[in-house]
Amino acid sequence: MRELGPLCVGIDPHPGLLDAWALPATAQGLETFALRTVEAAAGHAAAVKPQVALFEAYGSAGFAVLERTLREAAAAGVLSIADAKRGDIGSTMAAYASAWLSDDSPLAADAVTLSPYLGFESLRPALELAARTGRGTFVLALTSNPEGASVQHVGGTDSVAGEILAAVARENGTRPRDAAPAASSPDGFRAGAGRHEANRDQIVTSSESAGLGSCGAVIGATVGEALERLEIDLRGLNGPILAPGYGAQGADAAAVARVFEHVRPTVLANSSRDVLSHGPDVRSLRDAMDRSREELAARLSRA
Ligand SMILES: O=C(O)c1cc(=O)[nH]c(=O)n1[C@@H]1O[C@H](COP(=O)(O)O)[C@@H](O)[C@H]1O
Repeated sequence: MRELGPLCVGIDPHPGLLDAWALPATAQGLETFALRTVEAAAGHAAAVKPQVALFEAYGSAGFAVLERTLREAAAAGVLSIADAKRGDIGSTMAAYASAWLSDDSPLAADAVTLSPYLGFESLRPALELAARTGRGTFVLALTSNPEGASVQHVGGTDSVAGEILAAVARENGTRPRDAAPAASSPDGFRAGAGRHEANRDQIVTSSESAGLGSCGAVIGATVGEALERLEIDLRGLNGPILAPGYGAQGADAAAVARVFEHVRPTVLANSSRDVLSHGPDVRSLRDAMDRSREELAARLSRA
């Protein structure tokens, strides 16, 4: 993000987009689409985010294309975020973690999106493996879809989403001002943690000067005033924020800057359909990425 700015390009090979690119809705069409997007993104976006379901829809052939896409992104020096939105009970979560975050997996990505709605601690195997292999996680907190509110906003100023974000902050070494000193291991953190261990008004960051932690949060750029209404203060998060909703879902760069007013430099905005609609020409794709990236950078570079 420091080198290439705040844009993540989603690789979302919707059948309609394949058609617009004059590609068949086959594994071959999928491969051309994904690799061309990686080629365009290299040096023009901080990360690409392949949407796993749109590959999975082609079965094993789709997964083979996804494996190749992740390999090519790594070879081109583009960070990859596998948008798999995984979350499961602990024992099987370990297998998901291994698929997306272990060094020897053919599907290894630099980071993976996770759903904490089976309980944040159910994600522990993935958080631990990411830490061991130097990768990252992005935990869904306030999603960009309107239906998310019916679960995530529950509790009001003591909301479910606020609890998830407090847990993410703890992963990144942020602790409440009046809690016992944080142990260095995540387990130690948990042991001292009451349900409301991270009073969101009072979190302090123990490693601000050391850069962002590896546990990110997903917060849609379309959440509007929700952060304010739920009294969620993102300043103690100390991790990157993946913000989908920019572009096709209606949020422009000004809206992204408004929603993330106090943490703008930590935001990585995702655009999928909006950028991809400029394909199949690589140069047009790149121009669209550059425009989005510059527009976002102008609004997000300062807190
Ligand atoms: O985790 C995600 O990436 C995600 C979370 C969320 O809250 N909202 C959201 O739109 N996304 C993903 O971000 C992408 C948005 O695509 P566009 O609306 O085409 O830019 C899709 O791949 C979604 O699955």
